[in-house]
Amino acid sequence: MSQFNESAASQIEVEQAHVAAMYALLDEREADVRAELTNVVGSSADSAGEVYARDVAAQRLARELRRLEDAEEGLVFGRIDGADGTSLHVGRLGLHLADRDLPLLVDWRADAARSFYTATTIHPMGLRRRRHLRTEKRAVRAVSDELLDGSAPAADDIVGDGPLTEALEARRTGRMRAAVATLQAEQDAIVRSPHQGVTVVQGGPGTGKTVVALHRAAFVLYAFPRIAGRGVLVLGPNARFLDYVSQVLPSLGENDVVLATCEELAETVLETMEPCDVARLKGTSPLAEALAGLVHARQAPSRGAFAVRVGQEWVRLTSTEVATARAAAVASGSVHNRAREVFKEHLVDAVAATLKRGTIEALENIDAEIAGSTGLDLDAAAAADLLALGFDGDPPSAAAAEAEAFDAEALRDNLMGDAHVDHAVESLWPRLTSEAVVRALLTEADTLATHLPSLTDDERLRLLRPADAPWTDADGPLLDEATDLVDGPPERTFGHVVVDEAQELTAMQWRMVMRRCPARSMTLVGDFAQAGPATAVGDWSQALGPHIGGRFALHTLTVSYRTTEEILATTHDLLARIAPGQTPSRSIRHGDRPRALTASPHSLATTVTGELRAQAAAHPDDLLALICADARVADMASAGVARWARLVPASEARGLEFDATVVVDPEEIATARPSGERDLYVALTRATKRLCTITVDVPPQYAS
Ligand SMILES: Nc1ncnc2c1ncn2[C@@H]1O[C@H](COP(=O)(O)OP(=O)(O)OP(=O)(O)O)[C@@H](O)[C@H]1O
Repeated sequence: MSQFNESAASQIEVEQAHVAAMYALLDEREADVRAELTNVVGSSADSAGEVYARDVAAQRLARELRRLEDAEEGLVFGRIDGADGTSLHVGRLGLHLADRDLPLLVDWRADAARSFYTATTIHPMGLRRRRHLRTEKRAVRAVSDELLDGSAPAADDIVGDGPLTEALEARRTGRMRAAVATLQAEQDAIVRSPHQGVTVVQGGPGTGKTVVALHRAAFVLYAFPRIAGRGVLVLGPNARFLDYVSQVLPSLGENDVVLATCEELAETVLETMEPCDVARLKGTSPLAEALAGLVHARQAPSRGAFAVRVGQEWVRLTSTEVATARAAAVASGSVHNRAREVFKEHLVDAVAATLKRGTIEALENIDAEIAGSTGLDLDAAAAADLLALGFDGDPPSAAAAEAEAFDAEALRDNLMGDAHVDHAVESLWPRLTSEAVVRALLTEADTLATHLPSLTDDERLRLLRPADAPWTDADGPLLDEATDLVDGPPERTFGHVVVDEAQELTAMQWRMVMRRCPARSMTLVGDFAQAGPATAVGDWSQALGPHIGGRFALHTLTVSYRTTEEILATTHDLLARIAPGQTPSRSIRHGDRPRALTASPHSLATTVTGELRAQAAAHPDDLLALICADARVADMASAGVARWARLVPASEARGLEFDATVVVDPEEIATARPSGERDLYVALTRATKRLCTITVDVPPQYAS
């Protein structure tokens, strides 16, 4: 055994002893929590309050148990040794021994762990050595040291291949892994930022935006308990992407994060996908104004009077009385359906007042009629009777007494519950559902013209749909907007929202997201060079300005950890076209030069399968993907590519990563939809090792 290997083996042994002690403590904690949970669940609870308290305690313990269990894999991954001889182990969570001041293991998010991520040889931050530990199950397999203070390596310093290189060389599995052991300084600065408002992270493909976003979510949960208490939402572009990132937060011990797509936030089932041009239109902010205008137009706009049958009688209110009720409802500032109640209450008050006036008048008329026909003054007669009985003073008039007996409260309650009254109110201020509002806007050409005057005739025509058409993905934000207008904001909101591939969000989707994050604490990551067809803006100020003005902190990541320098180089011209002025990222990876094959339409299937078969044979453990235009997916599937590769439509490739990719017919991807060249840029930058493009060479006589 060489000197180096001997030292490494002895350091592995040293670390194994530490790590074993930490797992023993983890086991102990788990056993304690499990026992406590069993106790709590088995305890008796007599009152509803006690049952509630017991359930809350049980949930808290179950969560804690899950957090401890999830830390099992890679519990300890680092160690920092100070120049003063102190040392600290860094891991997925903190572990403390009752009788020791220093923790046995410090949580990676704690301040004490910061130097593990940020110390450099130029700024060693008091550290002499940073050590990475690679573990498998509970066994330490390797250690690797960096010396930061310029001191010479001693026998127990194992200075070898960097752990980042090792992490990046690891085979892809189709699921993203946490990068907690190797977060780089520029990433760590964003993850750990004390800024609690909106943080925006941009950067080219593979610069670690998703890594930063997810670790940031974990940091927020750890460091900002007030925000964490209100929940964290992570939004991704599609289910495939969410599946890809689904393991990262649980592996960081965070299980209470909600992962969703924008479509899932809408509470209606969205059955189909909208064509790109219509989706883009439906995503623009004039649609929000149109929906607000349409709802407003349903709020007693006419100056008409109001008539309702109460019992045998018709009661009529003047247009002034209706206008007063309307003004009170609008002034309440409530959303449509709640303001309708205010409107109705005011109308009912007016109806009750009219009825009361009518009753008094009727009684006075009766008194007058009796006096006219009999010469009897009923009031005077009543007064004489009362005097004879020993009462003095003026008796109330019969009509006034009747009016006093008039139970205004009961009448008002009756009228509020009266079907005729509600029906009459409905004609002036109808109860609305979000579906009815959106349908009303999109199914009538006249309504579209009234409420979307800024659109061209052709654009309005494209929005028009039959009343029974199924809801599309682009209708989701419209329905959400309408719900906000008629019933108010969503009940479920979050303390912090992370949006990945945030360049994809339309103005209407941003409104939907903002509604769910009243405190405006967010981490938004994306790259406008990778924007899809619905995106109508080109930078963050345009996207966020309408919602938060300029109040966001912008960071740019510059190093690609995925795409090799050789692959990135082939995309430079394309990048200059789709994002003029954007500096290409530099990569820390190097690999083979991308291969470019050509096939005729007839030989394409054979060329593709031949290439995939060859790659699978040469690199049997690698994760291989074939990316093609969406319209070609069915063809590729029937050519049997799934035997060797994941088949990914170009429209769904954003955010994903593979060891190797075969991109079929780049020209077709570039022209398939309005964002085609950006889709192609995404497709070409998914591989960590090898890229092969297969161009379909149409013979000149068939070329258009
Ligand atoms: N500090 C790190 N340590 C280990 N791996 C890292 C680190 N940073 C990034 N990576 C890896 O680099 C790859 C790309 O990262 P990520 O997907 O976060 O990039 P991205 O900027 O979101 O890419 P895209 O724009 O294509 O969506 C992933 O495999 C990720 O695990």
